[in-house]
Amino acid sequence: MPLLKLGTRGSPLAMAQAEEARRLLSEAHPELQAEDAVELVVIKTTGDRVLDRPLSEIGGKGLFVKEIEEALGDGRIDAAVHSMKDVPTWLPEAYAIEAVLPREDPRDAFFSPHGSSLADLPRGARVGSASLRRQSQIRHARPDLEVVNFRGNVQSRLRKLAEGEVDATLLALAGLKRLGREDLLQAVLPVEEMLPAAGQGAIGLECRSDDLRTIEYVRAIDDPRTSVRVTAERACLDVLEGSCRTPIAALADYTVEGNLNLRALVAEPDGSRMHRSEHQGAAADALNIGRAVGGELRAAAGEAFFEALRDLF
Ligand SMILES: NCc1[nH]cc(CCC(=O)O)c1CC(=O)O
Repeated sequence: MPLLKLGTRGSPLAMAQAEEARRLLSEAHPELQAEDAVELVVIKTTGDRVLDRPLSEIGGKGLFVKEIEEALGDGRIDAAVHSMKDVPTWLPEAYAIEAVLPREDPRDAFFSPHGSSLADLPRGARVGSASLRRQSQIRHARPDLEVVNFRGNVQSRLRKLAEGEVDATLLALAGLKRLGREDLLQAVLPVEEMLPAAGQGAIGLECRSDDLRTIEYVRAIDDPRTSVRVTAERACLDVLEGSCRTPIAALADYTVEGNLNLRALVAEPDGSRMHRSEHQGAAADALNIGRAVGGELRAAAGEAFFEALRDLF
């Protein structure tokens, strides 16, 4: 009998993240060290099932989390392991993220036979990405590039690139590292060029709010430094009513003085206009820093921008 059942998607990346959660849990709790103490339960989500359409078309936020939350609700699992960037900012009251694991590098990696950044691409080159956040930043930096919707796992996206279907593509560096495929890494984009999604590179554990036994297990592996950064990023996203499927980017970092610095942007999907904001403050004010940056971006972009976003879903 397992002491703890962790729910996860079945993709290679999701499995690697769940294994990481299991490893940290067994390090933190002697009774979870036995081989069968923590069971991984694979759950298929809408995002895994529908592979032939852009994510933004299938609709709704939380494409990758709904079915997992249902399993949490009916007790098939005790905790769900998520990529924090796929977790909607609004969770049902019965559930909460109780731990965020130490963050992997949040930046995006760049792959192309033409060079190591967008600037190296020839005029009119084709860039494959399914993410509105990446698409809009690419279009803003290089209006001449053709951005094509491009889905699939790491291997299949790199294969399409090798076959010449596109001239370049972008992937989360964290995914590549967690899959143990850093050997494939070509170049990392500086955040000034490609700001990551809120929560990118962070893994979160979602529990039932009334399940104190699981919450106690899980809180022991929370990484407060990552938690604070992700709190600020998600507070910003929340004000902007955003998800990882909206053209919104947010990244919080610690300054050398130990302050929290949050950078974020919202972009028109066609890349025509982009608004940026940056605030700094004490780590204890993460939530307020996120709200301040989100509020500023909301005012700068204007309500029409958000109405257009709502129509996307
Ligand atoms: N949207 C899918 C998704 N969700 C999390 C990651 C990568 C891992 C992470 O950001 O933590 C990816 C793939 C990608 O964006 O390339």
